[in-house]
Amino acid sequence: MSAMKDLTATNNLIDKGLLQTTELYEYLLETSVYPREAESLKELRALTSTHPRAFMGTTPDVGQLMALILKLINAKKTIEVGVFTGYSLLLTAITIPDDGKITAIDVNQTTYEIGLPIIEKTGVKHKINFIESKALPVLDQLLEDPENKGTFDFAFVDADKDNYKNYHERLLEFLKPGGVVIYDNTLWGGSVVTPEDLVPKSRLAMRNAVIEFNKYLAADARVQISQVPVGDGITICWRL
Ligand SMILES: C[S@@+](CC[C@H](N)C(=O)[O-])C[C@H]1O[C@@H](n2cnc3c(N)ncnc32)[C@H](O)[C@@H]1O
Ligand SMILES: O=c1cc(-c2ccc(O)cc2)oc2c(O)c(O)ccc12
Repeated sequence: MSAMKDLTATNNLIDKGLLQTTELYEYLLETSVYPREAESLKELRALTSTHPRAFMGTTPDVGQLMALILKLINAKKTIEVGVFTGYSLLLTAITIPDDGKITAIDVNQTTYEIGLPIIEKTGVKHKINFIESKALPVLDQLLEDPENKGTFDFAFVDADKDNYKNYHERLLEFLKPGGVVIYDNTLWGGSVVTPEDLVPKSRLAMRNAVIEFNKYLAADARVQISQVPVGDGITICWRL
């Protein structure tokens, strides 16, 4: 992608950054992230940029940290909840080994199909099992199979924030000790510190759910955690 196109992409991302200045976020992206971002991921970002809900796509700085963690733990068997057009899914698929597997769940197959041609062209489709459904019943069904219990290396959750606690309880059963689950949007646009009366009504329920979830994770002795102010805030949990 040309430098000009990268700048356009940056403009689409600046609302999501929690850094103090747009310039600093642009510096970080242009210095450390874009130069190392795979062409297929750039292409998927460009394709997604005209979608009315492009703001929901995982940002490349979050993706870069995810890829680092996937490599550090040698992740092979993973779960993703919340696929949208597939940025985090493609990133996971190109990062894990050729015989790795991703169970990817989203209520909306149409958005997954936007990115699917790029996933296919990149040659990583064989690693993906996409399931169109609400995530909770699928997770419960998968947990009925003893082969799924304690056998996953990694999970990424980027869906309905009011279910994060429910996802966490299930995902801890999927993860091996030493496995990692990452939750996206745990600073929810900074609104976790906005006084309740100033939060738009449409965002209040999710904001309150994120606040509750953050308290719940902080008290969960089953995981070691770090909340990182990258993108919209992520919380990395290492299963003890
Ligand atoms: C923020 S987007 C995911 C972004 C994605 N990780 C990426 O890299 O672009 C959230 C996704 O969660 C999905 N979603 C919302 N509620 C869900 C649920 N209950 N179960 C599964 N998926 C859900 C939406 O359809 C949407 O595609
Ligand atoms: O603005 C959003 C909204 C969501 C969202 C809302 C409701 C759902 O059931 C799922 C997702 O997710 C977002 C997101 O993950 C993001 O990174 C930015 C904005 C939003």
